[in-house]
Amino acid sequence: MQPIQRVLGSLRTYRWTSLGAVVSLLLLTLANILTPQLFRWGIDGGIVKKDLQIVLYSAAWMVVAAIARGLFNFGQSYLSEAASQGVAYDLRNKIFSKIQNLSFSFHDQAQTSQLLTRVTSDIEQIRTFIGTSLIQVISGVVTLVTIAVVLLVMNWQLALITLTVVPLAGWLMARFISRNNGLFRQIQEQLANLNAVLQENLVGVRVVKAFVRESAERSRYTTLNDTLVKANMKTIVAIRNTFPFIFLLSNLVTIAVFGYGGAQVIGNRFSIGELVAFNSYLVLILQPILLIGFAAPAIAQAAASAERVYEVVDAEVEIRDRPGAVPFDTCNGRVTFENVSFRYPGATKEALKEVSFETKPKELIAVLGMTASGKSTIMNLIPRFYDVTRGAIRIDGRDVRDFTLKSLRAHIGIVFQETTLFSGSIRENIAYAKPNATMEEVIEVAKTAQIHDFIASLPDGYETIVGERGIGLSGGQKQRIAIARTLLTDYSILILDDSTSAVDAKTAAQIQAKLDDLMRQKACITFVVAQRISTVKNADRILLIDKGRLVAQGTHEELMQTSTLYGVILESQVKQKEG
Ligand SMILES: Nc1ncnc2c1ncn2[C@@H]1O[C@H](COP(=O)(O)OP(=O)(O)OP(=O)(O)O)[C@@H](O)[C@H]1O
Repeated sequence: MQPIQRVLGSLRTYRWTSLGAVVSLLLLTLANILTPQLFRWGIDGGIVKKDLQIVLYSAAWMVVAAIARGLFNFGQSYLSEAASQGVAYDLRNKIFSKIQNLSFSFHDQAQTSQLLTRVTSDIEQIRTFIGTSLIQVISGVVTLVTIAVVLLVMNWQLALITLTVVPLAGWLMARFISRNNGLFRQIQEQLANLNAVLQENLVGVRVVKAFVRESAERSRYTTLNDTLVKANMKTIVAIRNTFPFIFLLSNLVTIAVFGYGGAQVIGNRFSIGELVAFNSYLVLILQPILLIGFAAPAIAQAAASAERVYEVVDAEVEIRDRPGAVPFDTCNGRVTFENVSFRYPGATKEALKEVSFETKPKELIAVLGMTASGKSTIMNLIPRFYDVTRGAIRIDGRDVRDFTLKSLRAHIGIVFQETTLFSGSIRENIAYAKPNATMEEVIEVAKTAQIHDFIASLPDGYETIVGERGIGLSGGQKQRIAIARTLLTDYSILILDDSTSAVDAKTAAQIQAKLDDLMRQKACITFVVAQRISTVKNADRILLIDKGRLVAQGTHEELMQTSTLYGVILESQVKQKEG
C-alpha cells in the first residue's frame, strides 16, 4: 500500500474528528464564497438604489458571515489538529513498541540517529501533512471548483477571462515544484546530516575533547550548516523567480476583468455589485492555487517520511515465539549446545562453529578465550538474542526456541559487558526489573555487588540521581550497580559477561566470593565470561574458545596440563597482573 494512503487509512480511528474538520472546512468555504455575494447585494440593491435598509442588512449579514468564518476556521483547524495529533500519537507509540520488540539483529544494523529521526521529525512531517497540507489541498480544490461554478453562473464570458489565471498559475506552480523538488529533498537530507553530526558530538563529546578535535568537529558542523543555509537560500531565489509572475498574472487578469467587466457595466449587461464580487473572487481564486502549490512538496516529504516510518513498523521481528511455545518455569541446570554454528546477520564469517557442550546442575562455567573469539556470542544465544544458524541449544532437553521468549528471558539474569543505566535514582536503576522491590531487597543485592557502602556514603544515598548514561559514576561503580540490578531479577540461569572488567581485582574477588554462595543457591547454572585467573580457578569447568570453536574444556588444573592456548592466555594475564 502506498505510504500516503496508509497514513490516510490511519485517520479511520479519528473518523468523526476528521469528518468534523471536513464539514467545518466546507462551511468555511461556503461562508467565504457568500461574502462577495453579500457585497454585490449591498451595492446593487442598497448603494445603487439608495436603499439604506439593504445596505444595513447586507452589512449585518457580512458580520454574521465573518463570525461564521471565524468559528468554522477555528473548528476546522482545531479538529484537523486533533486528528493529526491523534495519528502522530498512535504512530509514535507504534514505532516505539516496535523498536522494543525488534530483534538484536535489527538494532545491530540500524543507526540510532536514523531511528531517532524516524520517531521525531518523520512523524512530525506526517502530522503536518494531515493537519495542514491535506486540509490545504481539500480546501483548495473545493474553493476552486465552487468559485469557478459561481463565476460561470454569474457571467460566463468574464468567468472565462478570470479562470485563465488558474491553468497559468497552476502551470507556474507545477514548474516551480518540479524544478525545486530535488532541492526540497536535499534540504531534508542536509538537515538530517546536520542532526547526525550534532547527535554524534553530543554522545561522543568526551572523545572529541580527549582527541582535541573540537575545531575539526566545529568546522564539520559549520560546513554542513553552510550547505543547509545555501540550499535554503536557493529556495528563496526560486520563490522569487516564480511568485512575482503569479501575482503579475493575477493583476493582469484583474485589469482585464476591470476593463471588460467595466464595459459590460456601462452597457448595462452587468451590475457594479457583480463586478466588485467578481474582483473579490479573483483574489479568492489565487489563494487555493498557492496553497495547493505549497502543500505539494510537503506531501512529497510526508510520503518519504511515511515510507521510512512504515519501514520500521513493518520490519520483521525475527526472534519470536513459535506456535505452541511453552513457558519456561523450572530449570534443572542442563544447558546443552548441540553442534551450534552461528553467523551474525550480514556477516560473511561464522562467529561460532560447531560448538557442543553440556552443563551439569549448579555448575559454574567460565568461558575464556582471546578477544573476538566468540565468548559473548555464546552468551547471546542462550536468551535468544539471536537464533542459532545451525544446531540447537537446549535447556533440560528442550530447545530454547520452544519456550516463550518472555519467560525464557525473565529467568535468565544477564549482566552485559557494556553497562547501560537509565536516568533516575540508583534505587530505581537497581530495581529496574522489579520496581516493587523493598528497600531491604535493594540493599541486599547492592551489598552482594559490593556497592552498598559507596551508595550509602552519597548524600542522597539510594535516591541519588544518575544521568542518562550513569555520569557521575566510575565504570566499576556502574558495573556493580548493573550486577545488583541483575541479582534482583527472578533468574535461574545467571550470565555474567565480563561484568567486572572495570572493577579492581580485590573488589572483583569479593564480589565473586559473595556471588559464589548466591549463585549456587539460586541459579541452576552460571556462566561467567572471565578474564581473571581467580574466577577461572573457582569455576567448575572452563570452556576455552578460539576463533569461534570450543577447543578445550575442563578444570583449571586439567587445562593447565592439556591446553597450550590456556597456558598462553594465563601467562599473558599473569604478566598483565604483574605489570
Ligand atoms: N552484532 C554483531 N554483528 C556482526 N558481527 C559481530 C557482532 N557482534 C560480534 N560480532 C563478531 O563476532 C565475533 C565474536 O565476537 P564476540 O563479541 O562474541 O567476541 P568476544 O570473545 O566476546 O570478544 P571480547 O572478549 O573482545 O568481548 C567477532 O569477530 C565480532 O566481530
